[in-house]
Amino acid sequence: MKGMTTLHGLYLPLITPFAADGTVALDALERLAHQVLDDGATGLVALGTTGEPGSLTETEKQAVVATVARVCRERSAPLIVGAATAEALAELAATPEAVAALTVVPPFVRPGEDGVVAHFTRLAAASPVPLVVYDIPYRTGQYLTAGGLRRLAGIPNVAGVKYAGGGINEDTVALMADPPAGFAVLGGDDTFVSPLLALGAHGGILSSAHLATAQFAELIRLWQSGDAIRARALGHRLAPLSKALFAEPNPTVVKAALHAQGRIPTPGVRLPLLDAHPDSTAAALKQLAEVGG
Ligand SMILES: O=C(O)C1=N[C@H](C(=O)O)C[C@H](O)C1
Repeated sequence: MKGMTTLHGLYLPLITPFAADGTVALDALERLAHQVLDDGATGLVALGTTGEPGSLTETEKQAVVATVARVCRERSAPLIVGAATAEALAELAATPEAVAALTVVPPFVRPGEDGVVAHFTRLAAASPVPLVVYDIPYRTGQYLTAGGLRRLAGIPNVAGVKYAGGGINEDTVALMADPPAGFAVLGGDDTFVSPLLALGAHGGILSSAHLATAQFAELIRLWQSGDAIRARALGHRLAPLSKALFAEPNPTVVKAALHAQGRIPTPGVRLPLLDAHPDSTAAALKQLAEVGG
């Protein structure tokens, strides 16, 4: 079991680019990984929601993790890997670059907070890497209160939360008023990341930051250095970009924008996602131009 480090900064949950023949474009993935690190990302996430893991074969997932791990090794950058089962977590023992796993709250069953705590207790006890709880109730159907998140923070080998609660509410404020020691709160709702950072979050896992990477990295740096005036202004400029990039299911518009920039070979996503409408892509590129990305 690896030691716990407090995660912080900007983590890029990488898309999985596809070539014209529909295969995974590993060369483009590698280039993209280097670019976002060049532009100020702290670390990378392989197989987040943004990477469309549910539409990849086991062999493709292994190739994606190996590619992103190689970049992390070359760049001495931390890697987080999406892994939701005991089997997927056990496989991370073979990936020394992985500092943590992004482990989603069990979706669909709605087990209640006691069930979620028991689930994470069992997974964390056997995992070779610390877990980041992926809290995203609008996808899982399971809401977590501040009290529930505190119980999860108290489990050995749980390192933090990717907080995507769908906004800022009284539970967010209660959690951030007294954040559990050694428990990283990473924003995962792109449009709300600036207010979450203002409340004291340690960073973000942000698909939007494929575009305007340097500006998102700067946003985190400004909030953490206490420069609220500049941070607030930058946050207000970046939120419309995130909104435009999430106008259709993530990562369809992100991929279309990256393709328009010539950074990936196709804008393609796999079913059940559908490629972004050209109007959504145009709107996102317009917002990107406004933030100078
Ligand atoms: O892949 C991720 O991790 C992210 N997923 C969220 C989602 O698709 O809902 C968005 C976030 O930017 C990163």
